[in-house]
This record gives sequence, C-alpha cells and structure tokens, in this order.
Amino acid sequence: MAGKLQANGLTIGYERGRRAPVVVARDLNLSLEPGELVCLLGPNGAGKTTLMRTLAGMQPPLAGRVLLAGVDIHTLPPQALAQRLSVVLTDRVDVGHLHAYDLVALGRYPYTDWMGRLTREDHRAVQWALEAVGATALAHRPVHELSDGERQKVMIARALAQEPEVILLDEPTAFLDLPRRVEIMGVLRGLARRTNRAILLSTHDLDLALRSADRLWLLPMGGPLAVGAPEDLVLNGAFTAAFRSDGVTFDPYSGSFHISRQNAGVVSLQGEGLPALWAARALEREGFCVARNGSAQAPDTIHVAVDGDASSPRWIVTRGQGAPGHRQVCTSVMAMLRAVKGLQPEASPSGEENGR
Ligand SMILES: Nc1ncnc2c1ncn2[C@@H]1O[C@H](COP(=O)(O)OP(=O)(O)OP(=O)(O)O)[C@@H](O)[C@H]1O
Repeated sequence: MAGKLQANGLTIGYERGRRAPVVVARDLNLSLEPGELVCLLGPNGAGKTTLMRTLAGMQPPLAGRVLLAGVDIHTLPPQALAQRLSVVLTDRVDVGHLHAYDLVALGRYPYTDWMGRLTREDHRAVQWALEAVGATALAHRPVHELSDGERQKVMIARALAQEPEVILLDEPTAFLDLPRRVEIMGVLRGLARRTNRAILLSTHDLDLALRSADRLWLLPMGGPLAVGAPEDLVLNGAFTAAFRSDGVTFDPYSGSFHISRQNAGVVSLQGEGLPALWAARALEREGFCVARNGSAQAPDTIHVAVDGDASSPRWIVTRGQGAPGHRQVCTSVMAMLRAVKGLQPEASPSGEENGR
C-alpha cells in the first residue's frame, strides 16, 4: 500500500484538433506521498479539475508523465489502475434506486468477475469502507434519499472500497455545511494516516485546508504552482499571491480573507478579551486601521476603550484627549461604530451620551 504519485514536467490542458492546445498549467513537478493529505487550492479556472483529471489518467497530459510507484499511469490497463487509484468527482451521478451498500460495492468492480459477483473478501472491503467513513448506519438507505453530506460519505466509501493506494477527490466538501466539512476532512485525514494512503483533494475551503492539510498545492491563475506546508506558504507570501484579487486580501495575522476597503483612518483600541476582539473586527470591516493599546498617539486620534465585564461590555468612545462633549458610552458594537464614524473629521460630532 505504499504508492507514490508523481508528476514530472507535466503540462496540462486540452487538445483542440488542428488549433493550438489550451494550456492550463505547464511544467508541473509534483509528488503525493503515502500517508499524507494534500489540498489543492486555487482560484476559479486555475486548473484544479484539469490537474485532478490528468493525475487520475482521465485525460492525457499535453506533456510530461504521471507515475504511480514509478509506473506511467497511462500505460496501466484501466482495471489495474482502478485497483491502485480511485477518484471521487463532484458531479452528481444518477444512481437510480441503489442502496448505499450497493453503491459502495460498485467500488469492488476492479476485483469482481464479469458478472460482478461479490466474494466474502469483497463484502469485507465494503463493510470496512462504510465503517471507515462512519456510514455503516446508511448502508440500507436508498442513495436518492440521502442528504448531500451523507451521500458524500458514501461516495468516499465507494472510492475506499476500491482499496487503492491513492485517492483523488475533486471538491469533496462542496455543498456541505461547516460541521459536515470539518467531519469529512477529519475522516480523510484520519484515513491517510491510519491506512498510509496518499490523498489529494481540491477545495475552495481555504480555512479548512490551512488547518487540515499536511501540504498544500497552490495553483494560481497561470502558475507557477507552489508546494509546501500551509504555514510556510502563508509566511512566504505564496498564499497571498495565489488569491490576490481586486477587493479581497488575505490577512496572514488572522488566516482569513478581508474585503479591502478604503482606509477610513486610525482608531486606537484599549482593552482585552472578546469585546475588544470583536470591536477590532467591526472597525476593520468598516475600513479603520486598529492600533492596539496605546500605539496611536496623534492628538486627534479616536479612542475606543473596552469597559465592563464580558457579560455586559461597554465601549467608551473619545476623541483626542477626551473632551467631555466627545465621550460616548456605547453598549453595543453597532453603537460604537456609529459613535466612531460620528467623530471622524468630516462628520459633525454628535456628542450623544449612552449610545445603544
Ligand atoms: N474541455 C475543455 N476545453 C478547453 N478548455 C477547457 C475545457 N475544460 C476546462 N477548460 C478550461 O481550463 C481552465 C481550467 O479549468 P478547470 O475546470 O480545471 O479549473 P478549476 O480550477 O477546477 O476551476 P473551478 O474552481 O472553477 O472549478 C479554464 O480556463 C477552463 O475554461
């Protein structure tokens, strides 16, 4: 079970008869190691599905080779390849009235005879696969009655029942709610570790990928592909560069994306704990640059000081040295924002007390 998937000098894209091919990405050198979970990330249209399909042998490379344990996958007969590599695509296939167990059993096709008869060994593999993804209870449910999350688990179980060395999944967490996404990612990570399989999945779930993947493959529009531990790719700027787009910026401090807004000025924020944290988030959302705990000293700086306890926080908003008419006590983040905006130079100070 220790197959390594490698791509050397791989150019991916689409042949167009006599016209020049569409090149999606060129000269990729990649390796997917047994026991690791790799997430493939990139903006829309960067080529994730094309790469996935090429690595799975579903479309030929324009140049270069894909090797599984040293063997070119395009030289392997389909059945031999299916015993070693399985693919889970996002497309919803119509499975009629099949029950989950039967769908998972289809994963045994590389091993069964021409009539598709299941041996004791095949049944063992199906039960193991259902158990591995926590879907044993779904075995006798018709697939068309399953929720998206349940169905996704069954599709992963089908890929597992193939008992491959390598599993490729195209957006397995699409359409799932957050708990289900976390659960599926946990299942895949556990599988890679426990069974020493190599698992590659493409996703738009950047946060989950940053938290779960052993390595990331970052495919920006037009390449080049960056590979590394998630944290290294954040620290060396590759993550920011891959997702740089108008109006959205990646903040390496919070590990999340922000909608870029015009700089609305500096606000000094004093205080700790959740009320301070969420006040900072709200101010940044409005385009303010937040200076923490006394780092902004200009005479006309707007100050927000967090007061009160966590169950009934207050935000005291002042300007400059806190002239009496400019002190506002706010009991909600919304009121704090209103007060801060009211104290901006172009706005006329309201001087209202006890904003809510
Ligand atoms: N059959 C095809 N013939 C020609 N070009 C294609 C074909 N299929 C896809 N493309 C192009 O290849 C590029 C990469 O598409 P691909 O679907 O691999 O991107 P992706 O990263 O998976 O995108 P998304 O995140 O939107 O799913 C796109 O510009 C797309 O238009």
